[in-house]
Amino acid sequence: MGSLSHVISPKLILPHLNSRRSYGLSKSNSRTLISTRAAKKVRVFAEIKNQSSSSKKEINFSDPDWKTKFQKEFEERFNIPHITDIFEDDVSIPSTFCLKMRTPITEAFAAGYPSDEEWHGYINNNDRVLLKTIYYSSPRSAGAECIDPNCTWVEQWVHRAGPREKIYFKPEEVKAAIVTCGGLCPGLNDVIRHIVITLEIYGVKKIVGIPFGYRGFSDKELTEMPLSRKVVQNIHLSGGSLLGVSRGGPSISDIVDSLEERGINMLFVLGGNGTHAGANGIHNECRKRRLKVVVVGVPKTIDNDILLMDKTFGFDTAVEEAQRAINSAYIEAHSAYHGIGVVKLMGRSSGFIAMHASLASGQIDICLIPEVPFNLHGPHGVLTHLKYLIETKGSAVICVAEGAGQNFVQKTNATDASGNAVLGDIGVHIQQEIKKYFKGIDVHADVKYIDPTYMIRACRANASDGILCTVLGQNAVHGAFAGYSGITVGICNTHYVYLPIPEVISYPRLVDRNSRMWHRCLTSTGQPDFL
Ligand SMILES: Nc1ncnc2c1ncn2[C@@H]1O[C@H](COP(=O)(O)OP(=O)(O)O)[C@@H](O)[C@H]1O
Ligand SMILES: O=P(O)(O)OC[C@H]1O[C@](O)(COP(=O)(O)O)[C@@H](O)[C@@H]1O
Ligand SMILES: [Mg+2]
Repeated sequence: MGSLSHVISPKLILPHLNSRRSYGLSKSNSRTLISTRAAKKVRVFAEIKNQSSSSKKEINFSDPDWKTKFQKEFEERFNIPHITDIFEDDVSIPSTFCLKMRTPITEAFAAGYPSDEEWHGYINNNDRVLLKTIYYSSPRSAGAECIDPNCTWVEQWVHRAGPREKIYFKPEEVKAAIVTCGGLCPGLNDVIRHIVITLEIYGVKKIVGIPFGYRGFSDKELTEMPLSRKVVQNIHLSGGSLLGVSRGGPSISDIVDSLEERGINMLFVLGGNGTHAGANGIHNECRKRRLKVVVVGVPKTIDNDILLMDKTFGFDTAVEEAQRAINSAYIEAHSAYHGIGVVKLMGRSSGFIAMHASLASGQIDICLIPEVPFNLHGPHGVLTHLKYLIETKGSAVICVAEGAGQNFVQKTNATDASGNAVLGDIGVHIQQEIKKYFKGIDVHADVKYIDPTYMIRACRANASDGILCTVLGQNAVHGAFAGYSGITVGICNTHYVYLPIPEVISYPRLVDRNSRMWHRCLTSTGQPDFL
């Protein structure tokens, strides 16, 4: 389980709202941190932008009510949109999903589930999960995330995920669609499978898959795929996505036109930050057009860079698989005379995979991630340390995240179809620099480079990811039936929650270079600071 403690956390910051590196998606959702300098003043202000308005609000910590006001603001920000916000008169019906049965309860309990039973297993709409669980007694405590200079305890509650007693869709009137966008990630099929199975348990008959991401909404040659338990029964046994994935695609308006044409009123969107920005746009457009459509996301990022969540599905599997590549690099390096292995792992903005895989394998001598700058050349550079390792150990293995050291590789300004910057290949660059360096000092070096990216992404999910996918998929369906839209499902402090999409995608979650987890990684590799 990923811990929140190694997520970047300057001393005084609105919890989790670190505006270090924006995805550049939605400026209105950026948050501003409180500077340490300002924190020393008696009167400290924090800027908070309300996601629904761009007006800034200030916290005046000398105001005795600041905490209550902060919590109120927080509650508003983390409020999850509901169809009754638009359709005020929409009435709910008793849920057709019942924890005591494995079939829809329409026939057995025509009038709904008997409410005189003490136990029913439903989630109350007012149930909440605590987002932050540590009380930091000082801003100097390791990993402290403080709101005010005294690091006052402020409870921050988010909505608990799960089945509700009342639902806002009659299953026979639902046409549900699932779409998977962005790059591949282990577990996509597991999530699809469980969305379909849960929809059927609610009694939904019309379930379709949109082929090849958002593109499937506009490309007339691509037809929607009917889905049922029978179709999805064994799809989790292989990696990839049954539906296919893509980057780029139609505009939000075209997607919503297509939803209208197809009569889709429940959309499940599996993807990363880009996909979620799209999902939020679709949700807003549906509201604007007054369509009774719910849009629910399930975060898919192998890089594990979505805010607020313990981890995202596929990450565990990726770390496990990455170790195979590391182990191969280690064996090659160890068996060669002056062998040096270089393994490049995924991580555009965040080095979680590289850090965790290095730590787990125990075979890495140098781990390089985007969050931590380094020099290649010079007395404190990576190459000088490599020379030392060759002299003392005879071999060495480097693990580098794809987004690390981008200052060393040529910038192209190129973007992929989704608008993501195309990164320079730091793995190849390091390999070439190592060869040049050792040739220059006339020392033999046998360099082997491994890039296992697509081998890792194509894997099927391991057991723990498989279970995570199951729970996320189920909860996505519960959220949709409960009438929530513009939300995503995540795991926070081991509990499943619904979060408003803008709160999780305003910038990528990063490794905190001051965290104990990064320190553990450094103590495992034994590497110095390369600066
Ligand atoms: N800001 C955005 N608004 C709307 N749609 C977006 C946005 N960014 C990306 N998308 C769409 O989301 C899909 C997936 O985005 P991409 O960045 O490739 O993957 P990921 O969702 O994994 O980040 C693409 O079809 C892309 O066009
Ligand atoms: O070659 P592709 O398909 O564009 O994917 C490469 C990218 O896919 C990823 O593995 C995951 O990216 P997404 O989260 O955007 O799907 C990145 O780490 C990597 O940069
Ligand atoms: Mg992305």
